Amino acid sequence: NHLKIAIKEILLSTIQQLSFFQRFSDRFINFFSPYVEINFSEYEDYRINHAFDPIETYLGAKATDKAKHLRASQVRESKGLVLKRDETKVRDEYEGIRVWWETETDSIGFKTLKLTLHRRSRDIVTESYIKYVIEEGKSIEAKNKKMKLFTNNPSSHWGSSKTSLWRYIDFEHPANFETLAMDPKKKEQILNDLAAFSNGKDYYKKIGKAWKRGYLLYGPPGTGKSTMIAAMANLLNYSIYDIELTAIQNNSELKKLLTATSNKSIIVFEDIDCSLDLTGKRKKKESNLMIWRNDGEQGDEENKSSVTLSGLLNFIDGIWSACGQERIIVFTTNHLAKLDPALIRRGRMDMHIELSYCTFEAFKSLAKNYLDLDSHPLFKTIESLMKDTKIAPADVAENLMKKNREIDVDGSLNDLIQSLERRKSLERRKKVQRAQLDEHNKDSYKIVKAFRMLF
Ligand SMILES: Nc1ncnc2c1ncn2[C@@H]1O[C@H](COP(=O)(O)OP(=O)(O)OP(=O)(O)O)[C@@H](O)[C@H]1O
Ligand SMILES: [Mg+2]
Repeated sequence: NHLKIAIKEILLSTIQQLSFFQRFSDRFINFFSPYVEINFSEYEDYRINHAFDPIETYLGAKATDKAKHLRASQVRESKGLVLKRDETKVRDEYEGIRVWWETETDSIGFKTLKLTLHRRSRDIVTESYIKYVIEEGKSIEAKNKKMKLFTNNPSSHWGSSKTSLWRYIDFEHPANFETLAMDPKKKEQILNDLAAFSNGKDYYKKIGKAWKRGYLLYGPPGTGKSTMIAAMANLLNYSIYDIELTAIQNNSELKKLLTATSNKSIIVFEDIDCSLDLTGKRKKKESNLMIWRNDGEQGDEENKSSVTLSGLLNFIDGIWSACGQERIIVFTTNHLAKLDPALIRRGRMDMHIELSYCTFEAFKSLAKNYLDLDSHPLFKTIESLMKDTKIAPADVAENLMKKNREIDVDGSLNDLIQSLERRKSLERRKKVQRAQLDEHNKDSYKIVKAFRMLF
């Protein structure tokens, strides 16, 4: 037994000495080693390390052309395959320096990204390379991100988490600016504006303004307002937050909803003229410009189930600037004249975009999209009919839609011509009726005047 205990003690002390030597040799090597190591763990002190995901994305996308093991995924049905490197080691170069990345996974599955660099490149790595990697990773994430279409839940369903405020579906709308029929000059102007906005990070920072932009889309029904919002989202790869004002009880709920939206998004208030009926309420209560609920209910004084215009404006000008960046806000309306000037004054909405009835130019682009047609003898008739008839692009599109998936050019164009002629005769009849009514009113006025003079 004594011998056993003695052997155990000798073994223990040998192990201790060995580990001491190991530690000493590690330090010795580290001291003389020209390499430095920086670790990025997935979790740091039980909290998510926000640098981890973008770096992993960056490394994943890095050198896919050279890597031998690849992983493929398709994040959106409409998009192509995304290829990623599926190897644990990557070598990277940046401004003439060379670094090495290695992924390590611990026993419970948490990952750490180990960056090894030469001691002399330490400054450049810590000051600019890491920042560059994170930014690049974020922009790759944004490009591949699945777009979402959010709608607000009724406030009675809200829980304590931010996610309970909104429900969403994947956004897979095919709309794009190429197929959107409108004046080409106006379209180009909008595209330039959107491009300047999305690349304007430094500019907005320089001028000290929040990175946001407001668009007011107005025009009759079926002229492409909603389609344009979808096209904007597809162009910029932004998610859409479609705000249903009728489901919100008051300003603080609106504030809560809006602060829970994410960056790179379009916040949409559709048919703002229906949600906003300022005139009636304002007469009653000058100081508080109310937005009426869609159902026309004002609610009793205690239970104010309404959002005020000032609440909305505060958000656009004030709170908005403080919370979040890179957001587009869009209002749509069928009746520009009905909106309060405070809402649409310049500076609040950066761009007013009118979407109007179909012009012949717009028709030509629809004909190209729907029928693959550049010209046709019937175009002349259509052009002259369109000059004095109002028709929404949605109605033109309906006539040009392929019937039974067979392209019947003549049939479709004749359908459109008939529809235009019907509208033309209807408009003419209405004009005659209006003229008759005016004449009748004039006569009645004359009679009343004569009576007044008599008595
Ligand atoms: N300018 C356009 N170019 C191409 N297609 C259009 C255009 N305008 C309308 N359409 C077609 O008509 C349909 C309806 O258009 P959309 O919903 O965008 O109209 P809207 O202006 O939002 O109408 P509303 O005022 O009723 O909301 C769309 O699905 C689209 O296919
Ligand atoms: Mg619409």
